[in-house]
Amino acid sequence: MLNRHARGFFTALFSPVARWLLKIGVSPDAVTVVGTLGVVVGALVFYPLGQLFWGTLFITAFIFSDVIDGIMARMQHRGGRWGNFLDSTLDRVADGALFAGVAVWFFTGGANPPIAIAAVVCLVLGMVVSYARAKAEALGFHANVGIAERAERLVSVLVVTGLTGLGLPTVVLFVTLCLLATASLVTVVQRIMTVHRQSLEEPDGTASERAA
Ligand SMILES: CCCCCCCC/C=C\CCCCCCCC(=O)OC[C@H](COP(=O)(O)OP(=O)(O)OC[C@H]1O[C@@H](n2ccc(N)nc2=O)[C@H](O)[C@@H]1O)OC(=O)CCCCCCC/C=C\CCCCCCCC
Ligand SMILES: O=P([O-])([O-])O[C@@H]1[C@@H](O)[C@H](O)[C@@H](O)[C@H](O)[C@@H]1O
Ligand SMILES: [Mg+2]
Ligand SMILES: [Mg+2]
Repeated sequence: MLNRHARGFFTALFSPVARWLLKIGVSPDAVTVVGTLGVVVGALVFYPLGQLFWGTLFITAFIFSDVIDGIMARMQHRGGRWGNFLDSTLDRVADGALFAGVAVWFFTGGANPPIAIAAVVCLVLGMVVSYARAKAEALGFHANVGIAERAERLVSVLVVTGLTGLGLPTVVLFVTLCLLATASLVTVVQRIMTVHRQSLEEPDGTASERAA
């Protein structure tokens, strides 16, 4: 949902940066890779050290690369299958690192296994949400539906984790992660149902012909 409603705003916000990066010879792929590395460092270095606030700021500085790389590609009138693949694949790396970093801290120094377990559940369900869409699209269906797409998952965990680093009671993060896990599960069901509905509308054979 955020993706659709906020895309215009963030495109306008980051287009000058995208244009400048292209001007100095940076490629969209480089932005995708460096942005992912930045998120991974923030999540797997700062968070396990208990630096939830500074880690969130560090991650946030890099996570918007996922917006910028596409803007750059469109400015170059690119946007091919390779970029699509790289962007989506590295999104999973960033998402996995983010929730893993939260889990590591709360399994260790943060001494709060319920939060750590909730973070792992969110990690797994988030991957299933994205895989369902990828598999659907590979079979000629669409499945970019659901109440917990990537932007929603990222905003919710980053804002609350960041605020937890500023002293917000940890129970808020636990409740947030439980709600996010529930929303992610609902999104998986939504995507399964939307693909099932399409499969009933398009008898087997047509979708596989398109996917072939
Ligand atoms: C005070 C306490 C600390 C709190 C600090 C602040 C916390 C953090 C707050 C917010 C940060 C979270 C932001 C989440 C970012 C979301 C990233 C995301 O999901 O982006 C989604 C899209 C981009 O999607 P995608 O990658 O699919 O599209 P692209 O445009 O990249 O196109 C892909 C195609 O491009 C081609 N291509 C790509 C790459 C490549 N290398 N080559 C290519 O060719 C190819 O064809 C690809 O197919 O982004 C959007 O859609 C924009 C919407 C993003 C939504 C952001 C939501 C943030 C909103 C509010 C934040 C609230 C903060 C409040 C803080 C208050 C704290 C109390
Ligand atoms: O919202 P979601 O389906 O979990 O995840 C999305 C992927 O399905 C999509 O392939 C990618 O381009 C988006 O950037 C986002 O990562
Ligand atoms: Mg992107
Ligand atoms: Mg992406």
